This record gives sequence, structure tokens and C-alpha cells, in this order.
Amino acid sequence: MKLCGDKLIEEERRVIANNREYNEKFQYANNRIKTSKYNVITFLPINLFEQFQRVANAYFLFLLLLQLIPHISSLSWFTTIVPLVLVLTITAVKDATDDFFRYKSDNQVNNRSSQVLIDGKLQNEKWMNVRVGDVIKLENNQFVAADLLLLSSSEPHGLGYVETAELDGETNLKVRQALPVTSELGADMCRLAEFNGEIICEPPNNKLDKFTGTLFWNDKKYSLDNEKMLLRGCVLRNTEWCFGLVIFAGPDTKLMQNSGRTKFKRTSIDRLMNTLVLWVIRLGHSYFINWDRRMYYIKKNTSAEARTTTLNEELGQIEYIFSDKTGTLTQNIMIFNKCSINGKAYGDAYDELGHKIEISEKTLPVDFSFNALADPKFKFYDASLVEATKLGDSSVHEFFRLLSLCHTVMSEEKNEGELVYQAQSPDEGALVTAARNFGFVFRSRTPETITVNEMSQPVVYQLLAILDFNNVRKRMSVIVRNPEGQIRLYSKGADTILFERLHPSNEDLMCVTSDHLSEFAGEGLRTLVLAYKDLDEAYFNKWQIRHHNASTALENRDEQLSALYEEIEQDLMLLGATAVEDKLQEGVSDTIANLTLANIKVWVLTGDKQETAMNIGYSCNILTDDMNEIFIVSGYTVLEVREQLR
Ligand SMILES: Nc1ncnc2c1ncn2[C@@H]1O[C@H](COP(=O)(O)OP(=O)(O)OP(=O)(O)O)[C@@H](O)[C@H]1O
Ligand SMILES: [Mg+2]
Repeated sequence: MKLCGDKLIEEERRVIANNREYNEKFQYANNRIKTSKYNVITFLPINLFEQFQRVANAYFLFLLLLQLIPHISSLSWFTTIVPLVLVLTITAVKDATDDFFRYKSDNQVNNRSSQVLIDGKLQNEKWMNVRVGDVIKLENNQFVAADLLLLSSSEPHGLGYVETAELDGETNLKVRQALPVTSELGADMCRLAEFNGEIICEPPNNKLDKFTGTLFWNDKKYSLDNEKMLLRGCVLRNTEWCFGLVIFAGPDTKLMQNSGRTKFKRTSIDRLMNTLVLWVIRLGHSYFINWDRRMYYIKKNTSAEARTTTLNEELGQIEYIFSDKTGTLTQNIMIFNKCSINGKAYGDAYDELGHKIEISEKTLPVDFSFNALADPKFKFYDASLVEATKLGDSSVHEFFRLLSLCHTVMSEEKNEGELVYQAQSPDEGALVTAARNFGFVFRSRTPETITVNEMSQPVVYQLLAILDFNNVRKRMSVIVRNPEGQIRLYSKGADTILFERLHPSNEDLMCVTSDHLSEFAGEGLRTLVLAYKDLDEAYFNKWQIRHHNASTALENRDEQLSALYEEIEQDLMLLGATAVEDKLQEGVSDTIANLTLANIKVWVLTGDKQETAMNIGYSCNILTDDMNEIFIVSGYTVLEVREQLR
């Protein structure tokens, strides 16, 4: 820790499990939260101070002072004081009630009960009394009390599922997994109470998807990342119980670090003239917005809601709308639609005479009844791909093998043969389901193995490494050892990225695949390229040691890892490409056409392939045919972009 002014700045956090005495030295925040701003004594001074920061209020106060001097004013002072006091009182009452509700909700949260391991026994404690370094137990459907390191759980391999809707709005379940060494502790209170690992990790911050730390225990060190953390605000799901170690509490949790200070939202007009009239008009406005039948959605029984009255008039001044693509313009429901394998494209439907036909509700999908484990909801219309699979075409097999191995999907098999996939990325869910139907069924995974049913034969692959996806890498890989002992790297990712990393011998295949990709993207499909590489035992063993060192490094961990990934993901052999459809949401193109009429400019952010993005742009009216010249900025650095914009 460093002293800055008279406040301690935390540079790294050290926590020893079950050791309150040691952890207390650092004076970490406890788990009490406070989002209310005032108390009974501070309310009047703070609220008045805030209110007089508004120009209009200050102006009227000044006016009032002048009117108190009879020599310069002909009006009597109460013509000003009455409206001023009225405005101040109404606002103060509203602020006070808002704050009272915040106070009540803080209180309710702080007093929730939680099971903490104290003196070798589970004891009930209030949330606000939970401290950093405590081991606590969570049960299914409970809110996570603080930012925890997952130690063990009721599920196999220390898995735990959480719903993060309160944090990031995503409703699909996320998987978390404890380290094998801690997941062995299970629910054994004695061993959990004896657990005295030390965690050294990053200081509190607001990054919801990142965590870097190291666990030191019994003279070994283990790398910790976000996949092992349960954050405050999440809800435990599909997991009977789990144990976690408190790393950040109360105001230090990522949830609270993100919420920022409660403050007034103010607009440009607000600062200029804040009068009683405006206040009444705004209130009226907000009722009109809430009552507007045309903004009422019957299916979900929701109407528009003006939450912040002071922002109403800004609605008429909106010039730009910034939108996300996947899940906002589109439904985020991914359907495996087409693919290209070893230079041959699959996915179109043909009639008896071999003519291509439009796929409609009436088109008969391919029959997957040969495969007992197939997902009945999956539909595909090109029978030749099933034929190729049945005939044992080796590149088709390798293609689907890759799809069944290279992903982060989890599978649940409650009853024999009833597979349910939990995918954090809906694209991966669609790809793994496709492989499943074509006879490469991803069955289960442990931290060290992946089991796949290949054309009805169970095959167990040893999982040697996962080179995970991020939006800079735009690719992910796995390294597995097959039952014959051969080590292979499987990779999937954006075409621009993987094409650069192919072995020179792939040139011809790359050209053909690239044509297919343009075709797919022209139809607005999301594409990924698949490739593999055989690895030499001796090289891989050395690489694995360097990988372990990098993943437990305390400094520059991310840089070291990405350099290692870059090194091994070279000279790949191309297998083909996949194309997944994500339909537009209902009414998107009409809405955008209306926004365009109002001269509002719509910006969309996406990581998709340029052609796919442009195609979606056309289909939802962001791009139109009368824009004769589309101007593409393709710089990679700030300088390049600035240069092109000139
Ligand atoms: N699970 C994955 N495995 C491998 N590559 C992926 C995976 N998900 C995405 N990619 C590749 O990385 C690129 C960037 O992904 P990113 O998530 O940043 O954008 P995106 O999800 O396509 O964008 P949008 O949210 O607009 O759909 C994608 O275009 C795709 O080519
Ligand atoms: Mg994505």
C-alpha cells in the first residue's frame, strides 16, 4: 500500500483465508454498503447546497436579496419568496423520499443473513459483518454476498453456475469452476476451516470481466482468474451449495465500484432555466410518456416509463443513437445455417432435379434419426453433408470433431441421452449442437478431459490447454491428446485472423473458402474459420511449462500469455468455415427508418466481419441503396484513422 495525501491507496491485495487477525492489518472495507446520501442532520444543509447550485435557484435568491432593499426594488419581497420556497420544498421532499428508499434498501441488504465459517462451525452472520478472508457458504438461488473466490461446490469438478443479470444484463447462465485443489475440500468443515491459502491479487476495481490473482498454498502457486470468481450481485443457480472465500467486500466489490456516486442528472437546459413552470411541464410530460398507448407493448404488458423527469426534453434533441448489434438489433438466437468443408459448400436445399430451392416452412429438413443423441430441434436442409459424414469423409469428420472439442460449452446430462448445453456464447452453442446432430456429440467435460461420442463411439480426449477467446485475439484454441497419443491444436476464429496464420500449403483451399465466406457474409451470416495443427511432443512439453509459468506470473500475465498463444497458433491447416444466422429483432428496420426520418444518426458497434455487418446494415435500413458511396475507414491506429477521415 502507498500513502497518498492521507488516504491509503491499495496497490495489491493480500488475503489469508480464515485469518481475521492478519487481514485486519490492512483495514479492508467490510461488507456494509451505503448508497444513501443524507442523514437527518446533514439533510438540510447538503440538500440546500445542492439546490442552490442550480443557476435558477441561485438567481432567485439573489433577486430576493435585492428586493429586501426597499431603495432599489418596487416589488415586495414575497412575490419572489413564495415561488422559491415552493420549488425548494417540493424538490427537497422528493430528494428526501428518494434517499429514504435508498436507506431502507441498504438496510435490508446489509441485514441479509449469510452462513460464515467461524471457529470451524457455520454461523449465521449479517451481510454487513462478513469480512475479507472469511469462508462463506451459499445455497442455490441465493444472492452472492461479496466478491468470492469459489473454493468448492456440490457439482462435479467444483463447477458452479451463476446468473449475472444484475451485473451485465445477460440472462444466460455463466459457469464458474473452482481450482481442483480447493474443490477437493468439498463440504468438509474441518478441512475448510484449516484452509490457510494466501491470495495476492489486484486491488478493487470496476472491471466485471477481469480478475488476476495468485493463490499460494502448501508451497505451490496457482493462477486465479475471473472464471473462479463469484461476484456480488450474481445469483447462484443449478448448484445446490458452494463455498467461497471473500476477496472484496462492500464498497470494494465490483458491483459497488461500478455504481458510482449517487448524483443528480442534469441537462443543459436545466442549468439555464429551472423554474416552477418548467418543473410542472416536465411532470406533465412524464405522465404523457407513461400513458402513451403507442409506446405500450401488449405482449410483455410494459409501457414506457419516464424514470428521470429532468431528462424528458432532451429526448427531442437526440442527434445520435449508439447501438450494439448482437442482441439489440438482432435476436441473439444463433442457428447453424451453412458451412464450407475442404473447399465444398454445404447448406443449400435442392429438389429432385438438382435445382436449388428456397428454404421455407414447408421444406423437409434432413432426417437425423440415425443418431439417437441428436437434438430434435436442430434443422438442416442439405442431405449431402449427412451423406459425407456417414461415408466417413475424413475432413468432414475432422471439421465436426473440432466443433465438438474447441469451445467452452458445458453439458448437463440429467437422464441418459438427454443432453442440455450451457453456452456462454450463443454462437458456440449453435456450433456444438450442429456437431452433435452430425454424429460428433459433445458429452461431458472435466478440467482435464473432454468426452465426445464420435459416430456412436465414446472417445475421451485429454484436454491439455485452452487458449481462450477475447475480442483482441478474435480466436480461441484447444490443445488435446487423442486416445492414440497424438497432440493436436484446434482453432476457430475470425477469417482475417486465421488466414494470416495458415501454413503456406493452404493457399488454394484458402481462396475457395474465402469465396464461400464472402457468399455467406453477403447473406448476413456470422462466419468463423476452423483450422488445426499437429504438435510435436517435445515442443509441446516445453511450451506447457512456459505456459504454466506465464499463467501464474504476477506481472504482465496477459502479455506473456498472449505471446505464447501467438507462438503456437502458427502454420495451421485449414479445415473450413461455419456460417450462423442471427435474425433481426421484430420491427427493427421500421424503427430505424423512422429514426432516420427524424434525422437521428444511428451508430452500430460490432466485432463481426465487415461484409456481414454491412449486409445487416442494409437489411435494417441503416444503410440504404441511395447512399451511393459508402465510405470505409479501415485504420488500425488513431493516427491512421485521423489521416483517412481528412
Ligand atoms: N467463441 C468464439 N471463438 C472463436 N472466435 C470467436 C468467438 N466469438 C467470436 N469470435 C470471433 O471474434 C470476432 C470478434 O468477436 P466479438 O465478440 O468481439 O464480436 P461479435 O460478437 O461478433 O460482435 P457483435 O456483438 O456485434 O456480434 C468475431 O467476429 C468472430 O470472428
Ligand atoms: Mg461475441
